[in-house]
Amino acid sequence: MEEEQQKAIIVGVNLKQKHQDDFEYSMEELGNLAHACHVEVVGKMTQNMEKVNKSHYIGTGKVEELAGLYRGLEANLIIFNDELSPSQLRNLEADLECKVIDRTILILDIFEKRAKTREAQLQVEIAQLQYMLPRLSGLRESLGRQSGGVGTKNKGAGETRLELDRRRIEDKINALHKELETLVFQRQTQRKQRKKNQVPVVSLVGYTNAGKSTIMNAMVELYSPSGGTEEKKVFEKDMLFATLETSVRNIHLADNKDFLLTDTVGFVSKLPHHLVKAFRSTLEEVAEADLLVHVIDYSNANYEQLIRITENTLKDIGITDIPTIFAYNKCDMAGRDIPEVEGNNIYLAAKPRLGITELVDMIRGFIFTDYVQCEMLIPYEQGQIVSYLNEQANIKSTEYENEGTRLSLECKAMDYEKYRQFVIEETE
Ligand SMILES: Nc1nc2c(ncn2[C@@H]2O[C@H](COP(=O)(O)OP(=O)(O)OP(=O)(O)O)[C@@H](O)[C@H]2O)c(=O)[nH]1
Repeated sequence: MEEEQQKAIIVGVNLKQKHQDDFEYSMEELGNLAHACHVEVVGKMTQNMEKVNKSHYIGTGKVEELAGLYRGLEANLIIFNDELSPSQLRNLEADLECKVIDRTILILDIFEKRAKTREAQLQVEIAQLQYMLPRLSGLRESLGRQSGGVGTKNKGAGETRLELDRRRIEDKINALHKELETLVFQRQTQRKQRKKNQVPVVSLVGYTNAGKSTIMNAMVELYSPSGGTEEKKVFEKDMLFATLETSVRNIHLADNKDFLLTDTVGFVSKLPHHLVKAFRSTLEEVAEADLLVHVIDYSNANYEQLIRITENTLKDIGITDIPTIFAYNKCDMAGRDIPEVEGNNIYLAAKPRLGITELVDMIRGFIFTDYVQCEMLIPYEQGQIVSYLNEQANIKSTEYENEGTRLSLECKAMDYEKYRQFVIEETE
C-alpha cells in the first residue's frame, strides 16, 4: 500500500531566553528533523509566552488558530517543538482531531532508523518505552493516530507496544537494561585496559553532520597503522545522526606516540532526557576523554548556535572541564583561508583533507605532555628493553658502546620511571 505523504505544521513556544536566535534556530532544526523523517513541512506557528500552557502547551486561543491553519493547509500532522506532557498530548489530539507528535518522538524515530549495533538499538528502544510509559493510559483512545511517531516502518511495533500493559512494558525495559548492561560491561573493561596502558583518548564531539566521522576517517587514513583500509572507516554521510555508535580508532604518529580517537553520536538541541539517559554509556566515552575536539560546521550560517547547543549538551551530561580544541570544519565551503590555527581554534576542511596534520599537531601539544627526554645505556643482555623502547618511544639516536646500547630518546614518564636505572642523562 502506498504511504500517504506526511504534511506537517511545526509549532513552537518562544519562552523569554538569553539568546533569541536560539528559538528561531530550534524551529529550523525541527524542520530538518521532520525532513529527515521524510515529512514535508507545510506551515509553521509560533507563540511568545512567559511559560507554556499547562493543558495545551500553546494558549487555548492559539489552538483554534492552529486548527484553522491545519485545515487550510491540508496538513495531516502537527509537530510540537518540545516534549509534551501526556495530558497536553491528549488534549491537543482531542481538540484538533489530528495526529499530534512532539520533538522527542521525532528524534526517537530518527535514532531508531539509524541504530545499527545491538547496543544502539537497545538504547533507543529503552528510551522509546520510557517515553511511552506515562503516556500509555491516555494514548489508549488515540492509538490509531499515535502509532509510535511518524515512522512508517515501525508503525506495527508502535501499536503492539502500546497494547502491552504497563507492567509488561516495565518488564521489557528491565530485560533490555540487563542485556545492555552486559554490553556496557564489555566496553568498560576495554576502557579500563586502555587507561592502564595510559594511551590518551581524544573524543570528537559536535553537532550532528558537522563532519566528525570525516575527520576521523582522514586521521585514520594518514596515521593509522593499517593506513585506513575500508573496514577501518566509519560511516560518513550527509544526514542527521549518521553515527549513533561510538567508534574507537588507534592513531599512531611517526615518533611512536599513540592516541585513541573516538567518534560518537552527534548532538542536536533539546536532546530528549530519556535518550540522553539511555545513551549514557555511549556518552561515558566522551566523559573520560583527555581532550575533546569540538567539530563545527563553519559553512553553516548558524554555526554559533550550533556551538552553544553542543556546549549545553556537554554541560547537561556533566562534562565541563575537559580541555577542548575547536575545529571549524568545512571551510572550503565558507571561503576562508585554510588551514589556519589561532590559539585553541583551527580552521580546516576534512573532506578535501586540508588541515588534518595541523590538527594532529595541536592534539599532540595537548596530550603528550607527560614525556621525558633522556639518554639511556642498556646492557646488551637486556636487548628486550631496547626492542620495547624502539616500539614505544621516540628514539633519536642509537650508538653501540662497550657497556651496551646507548639511546637518546623521548619516552613516556611511566617508562622513564620503569627504566630509571639505565638513565645516564636527562636531556631536558
Ligand atoms: N564540503 C565539505 N563537506 C564536508 C567536510 N567535512 C565533512 N563534510 C560532509 O558533511 C557531511 C557530514 O559529515 P560526517 O562526517 O558524516 O558528519 P558527522 O559529524 O559524523 O555526522 P553525525 O554522524 O550526524 O553526527 C558528509 O556529507 C561529509 O562529506 C568538509 O570539510 N567540506
